Amino acid sequence: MGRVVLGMAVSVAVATCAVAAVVVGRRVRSRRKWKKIVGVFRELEEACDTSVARLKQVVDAMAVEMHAGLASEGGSKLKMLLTFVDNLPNGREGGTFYALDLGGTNFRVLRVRLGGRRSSILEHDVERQPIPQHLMSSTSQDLFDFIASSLKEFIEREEDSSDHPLEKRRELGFTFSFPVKQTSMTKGVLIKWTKGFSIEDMVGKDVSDSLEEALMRKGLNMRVTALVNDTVGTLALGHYHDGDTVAAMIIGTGTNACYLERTDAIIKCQGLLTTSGGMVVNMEWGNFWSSHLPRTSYDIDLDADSPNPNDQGFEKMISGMYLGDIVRRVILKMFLESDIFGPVSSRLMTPFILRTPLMAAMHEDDSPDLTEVARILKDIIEIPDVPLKVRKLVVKVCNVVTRRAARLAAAGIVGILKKIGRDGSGGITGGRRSDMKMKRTVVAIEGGLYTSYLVFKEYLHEALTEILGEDIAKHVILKVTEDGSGIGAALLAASNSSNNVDNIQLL
Ligand SMILES: Nc1ncnc2c1ncn2[C@@H]1O[C@H](COP(=O)(O)OP(=O)(O)O)[C@@H](O)[C@H]1O
Ligand SMILES: O=P(O)(O)OC[C@H]1O[C@@H](O)[C@H](O)[C@@H](O)[C@@H]1O
Repeated sequence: MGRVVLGMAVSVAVATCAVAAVVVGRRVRSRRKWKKIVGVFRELEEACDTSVARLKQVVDAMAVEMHAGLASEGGSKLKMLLTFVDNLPNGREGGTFYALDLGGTNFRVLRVRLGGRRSSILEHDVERQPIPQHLMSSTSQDLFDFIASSLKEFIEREEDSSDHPLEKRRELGFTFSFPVKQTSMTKGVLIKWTKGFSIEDMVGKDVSDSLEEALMRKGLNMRVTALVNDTVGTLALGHYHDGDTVAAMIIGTGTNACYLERTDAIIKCQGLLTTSGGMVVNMEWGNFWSSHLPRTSYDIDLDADSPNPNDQGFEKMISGMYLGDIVRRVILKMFLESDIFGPVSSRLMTPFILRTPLMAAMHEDDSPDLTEVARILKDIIEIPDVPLKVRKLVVKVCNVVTRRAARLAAAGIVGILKKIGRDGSGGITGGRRSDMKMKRTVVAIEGGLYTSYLVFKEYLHEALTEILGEDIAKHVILKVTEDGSGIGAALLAASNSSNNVDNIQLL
């Protein structure tokens, strides 16, 4: 009997040791996997460093590249495009104008009624709709027929409500949020597509002609009296309401900026004369590049997978089309490195499946158990049951990617201010602290990333103050203009159409 009991005791002991070994082994493996995931995060954090010192290098690089882009064609990755907008709306514009606003995600049709007195936009109706994805890679005719049809329907609804006497010849402002080499205020050819567009037959074609041909096909007798980039429309509206507005930045699906430049600084266009002595320059800053930019392996891979590789390097680090995908790539690496969650889902391998608004929702999840993070990981990238401590790490990844983006955008803005001597220093040539009284400086801002992602906005403002210092930063005001790019285009159509003689001086 004793032997049996002993045998059982030994068996139990052996089994217990075996179980313990398995448990300990699992714990060791789990701890090792956790360490790997944390290692991926730490590496990301380090690679995304945006210290004030580094941001100031980016500021200087932006200002230098602006100079280079103005000095000669192709002198910089910054195209520094002429807009032929040399007089901004002065508030005396009157009448009803239409505008079309083609962005990277959304398309807007607007009707704006102007009262002819300063800052009196009597009314504006806007219809906004997402651009059908398939059109982004279809033909130019398909795209412009879609735009013309939308405008025709919008106008026909207006006729039904017929409280607006129909203009005999309707004039149109066209906001086109892509790089265009303009030959006048109303004409310009597409240089290249950016963001998610890739309609090959459109490159090199005149954008206004393409639109007017589509309008004719729809029986609409309308003329484009202003072809503008969305940053220029935003600047026009910003300046219409606040004369201290010197620049505009868009941070939506893509990103870009424009500003008021002196014609004598636009060296590549010798002899450029304007009534105001200045002209708005569309920087196309999404294409900015500098070795000081904190680029990671995720940025390199994203660029390789994008429709426009080796292009728009700055945009791909800071704008709405891309932030969510950077985070997805980091999560993917964590899973591959640790296989802690079993087989990787095919969705986690799919570019752009994690849209930035969803990434923002994870980042801003303030529930104690991060239930929104769990839901998005499960529903969007098909990874169920992610442990809470990993969900917390995912939120930290969102934070690092968003903080880098916002701080780089702030550095870009200060780069513009430095170029025009509004950053409190002596400008690019002076290089010494100027004792001049810092002028009130307004930058108009638009775009879903800034207006809908509070954390991004807060990080951007924080970085502006860190770079400029409190004393200077308090003179720099960022103002959001709702539907600015579209209304601004209508304003510019009005100012160009009425040929106002007494336009406001630019500088
Ligand atoms: N809540 C949000 N959080 C973060 N990003 C957002 C949010 N809403 C929109 N966005 C970003 O803004 C972009 C849309 O910007 P918007 O300026 O409205 O349109 P468009 O780029 O077509 O001009 C989206 O592509 C998305 O990346
Ligand atoms: O308004 P969106 O779609 O975010 O566009 C912002 C910028 O996106 C860039 O990709 C374009 O080259 C710019 O011209 C544009 O201004």
